[in-house]
Amino acid sequence: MIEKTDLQYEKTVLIGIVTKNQGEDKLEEYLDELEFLTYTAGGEVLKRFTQKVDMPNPKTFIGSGKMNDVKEFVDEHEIGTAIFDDELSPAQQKNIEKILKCKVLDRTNLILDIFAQRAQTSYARTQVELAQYEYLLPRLAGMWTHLERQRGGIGMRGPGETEIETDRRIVRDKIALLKKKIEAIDKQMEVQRGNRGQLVRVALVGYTNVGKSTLMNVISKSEVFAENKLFATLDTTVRKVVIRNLPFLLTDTVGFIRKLPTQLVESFKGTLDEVREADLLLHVVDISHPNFEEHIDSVNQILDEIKSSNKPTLMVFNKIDQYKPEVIDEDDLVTEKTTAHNTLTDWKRTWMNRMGEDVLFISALEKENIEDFRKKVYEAVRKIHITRFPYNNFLYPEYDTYGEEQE
Ligand SMILES: Nc1nc2c(ncn2[C@@H]2O[C@H](COP(=O)(O)OP(=O)(O)OP(=O)(O)O)[C@@H](O)[C@H]2O)c(=O)[nH]1
Repeated sequence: MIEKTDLQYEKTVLIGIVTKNQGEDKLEEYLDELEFLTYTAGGEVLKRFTQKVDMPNPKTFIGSGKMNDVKEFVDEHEIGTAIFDDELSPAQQKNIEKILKCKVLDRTNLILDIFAQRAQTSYARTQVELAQYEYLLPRLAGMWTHLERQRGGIGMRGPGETEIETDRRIVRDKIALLKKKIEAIDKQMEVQRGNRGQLVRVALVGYTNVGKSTLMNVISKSEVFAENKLFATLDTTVRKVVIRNLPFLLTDTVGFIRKLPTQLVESFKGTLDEVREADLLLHVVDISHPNFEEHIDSVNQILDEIKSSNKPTLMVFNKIDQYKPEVIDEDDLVTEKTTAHNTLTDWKRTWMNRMGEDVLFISALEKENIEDFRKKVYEAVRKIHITRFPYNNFLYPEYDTYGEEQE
């Protein structure tokens, strides 16, 4: 296992850029998320640095003036880690490290680190390890390899290159080995999935921290780990759930995030198979988050990547207990530019226009509208069941609709 970046109690600064055509308030929101990621990894953010640029500096990502400001702060406050909100090239990372003389991480690095901390099972650990090595491979030449350190960092040519090549080969071999290990586990899991019989499969999907595990607990009355940190769930949990007399399988999956490192999507393919093979998706959204629409887009993008975007889907807007209507600017009121989505009813109308009845507004924590939720899930599962077994729907004869249960 690659050594984890230990951010515990480490003082950290965040650095983000915004290009001319992006809004600066968006950047603050992105950095809020990066700060939450840093907190999840165990770091404490002392300051954020932002810069508006035409394009990132190819050598140091941010301009030299801003870099000086960062350097000054890093020295003065003995900062251990500088975290960039975007992926840095191996050369940029090395150059910045030389200037700041502290650990320099990018967003991918940080997410990989959190995944490494959170992986519970040997399968999850293997998947993260693979992603870490794939991230490491193109960066080897830019890193302080053991030989380079021995030679005090002088010279990268001649024998140094050979050494790096050896390191590369070791990493490549390791990657091949991990891939084999994962393939073997994937095969086992495929068999297990096949053995689960013909029950309808439902998967909870959504951005990280939206409340998927909490909802899983509410609906299946099981105890799935839920925590106000990102990526509490890395391993897939599958539970058999029975609503009324209708059994189905419910899966809680790893949370998605904006710019999820491609290495992770790649190595978590097996885990994401649960989503790919699901008959119904419950796309959970945290409606109290200011960026929730963007989160929906990120999730849809990943669903697209894993060819799962055309499945029957219920949109479940969670955390309605925390939803705060947007404050309307009085000037906007005068010019009638008021936002069309100020209340939950507005949002409901918009989403029902887009998706018909497949939209729900709930609070998993406060158990608001949970009965509605169960009813919608019941009806959606029943519909799939009937389509799948057209001659066998006598299995659940007593329910034409959810409301007609007979005791
Ligand atoms: N206010 C409020 N908080 C909620 C609600 N549902 C979940 N939470 C909280 O949101 C946090 C994240 O919940 P989880 O269930 O772990 O979220 P998740 O989507 O499984 O998270 P990942 O594992 O990161 O993907 C926890 O602190 C929950 O208590 C809700 O309806 N209202």
